[in-house]
Amino acid sequence: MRIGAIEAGGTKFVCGVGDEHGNIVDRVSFPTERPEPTLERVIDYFRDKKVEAIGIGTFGPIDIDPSSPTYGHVTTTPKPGWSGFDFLGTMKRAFDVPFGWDTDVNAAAYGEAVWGAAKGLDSCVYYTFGTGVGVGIFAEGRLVHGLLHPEGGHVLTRRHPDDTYEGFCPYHGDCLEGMAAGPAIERRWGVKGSELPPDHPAWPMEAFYIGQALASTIVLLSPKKVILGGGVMHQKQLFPMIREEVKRNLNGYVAHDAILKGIDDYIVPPGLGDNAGLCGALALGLAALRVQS
Ligand SMILES: Nc1ncnc2c1ncn2[C@@H]1O[C@H](COP(=O)(O)OP(=O)(O)OP(=O)(O)O)[C@@H](O)[C@H]1O
Ligand SMILES: [Zn+2]
Repeated sequence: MRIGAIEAGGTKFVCGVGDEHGNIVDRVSFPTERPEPTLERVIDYFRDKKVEAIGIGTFGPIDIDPSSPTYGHVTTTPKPGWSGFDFLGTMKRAFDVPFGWDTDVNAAAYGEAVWGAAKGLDSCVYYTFGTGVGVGIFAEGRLVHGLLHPEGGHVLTRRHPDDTYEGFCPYHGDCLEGMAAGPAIERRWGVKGSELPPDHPAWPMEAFYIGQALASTIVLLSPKKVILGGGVMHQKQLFPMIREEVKRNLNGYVAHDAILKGIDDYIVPPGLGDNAGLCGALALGLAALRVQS
């Protein structure tokens, strides 16, 4: 079986072909430009690939309501040319196959539930801490949508008592994204996160923000696994700090062994590693094919 997968990011696009077991057999990647030239490269890539379906996990916000006249469009992004662009429609006009369509983080959550760290579970939450903060939610065996789609990067946070940084979110200032995405670290400390040593005070402060967001997510959604990905999470020393912050915030209230005894196996990096996004898109494509047939 050959399924197409598109991981559409704000900085780069990754396209690939995979099978029903989650194996990626071919992939390309190129920078995200304006929508028309970018999609031209995507369409060129898939032209001779003979895929039976295509899954798209994309940056957003996007319209995922099938009854909406703008279903399949990118909605309000500041990225030049993309606001209002009919992403899914452009792809459908080029390929007569079933399409899966969801946010990049919902796709990653789904991929992790099918093949990764949450394999076999009927719920998980996937966070990415990168240029922004995104949250994908898989609950009771399906991806969560709603009015639009979850935007858990913008939950409000309690400030760290020693933090004077104002936050960079243009809408909320010091929401989670404003305080904990990669650019917040860089602006707060004056250097990129990748250049800060593992014992720098940036990391306990980062864990403070991530830990409180996760504690809120755990009481709200009760996910069976919490998966943390994105560039910032390449700092592996964050994981134990975040787990401690979660325990401190919950303070014994969620009395489940997953948290009390097994938190190292509960808050984890993506099982699919840096393939989480592309495998997620692959899983969406596969699901679209199954719905149709
Ligand atoms: N090793 C690292 N340590 C700390 N921060 C890092 C590291 N690698 C990347 N980052 C930060 O992560 C951000 C980039 O995130 P990522 O690599 O996930 O790419 P992205 O796809 O552009 O992000 P997004 O998913 O939000 O669109 C930058 O702000 C960068 O400084
Ligand atoms: Zn915000």
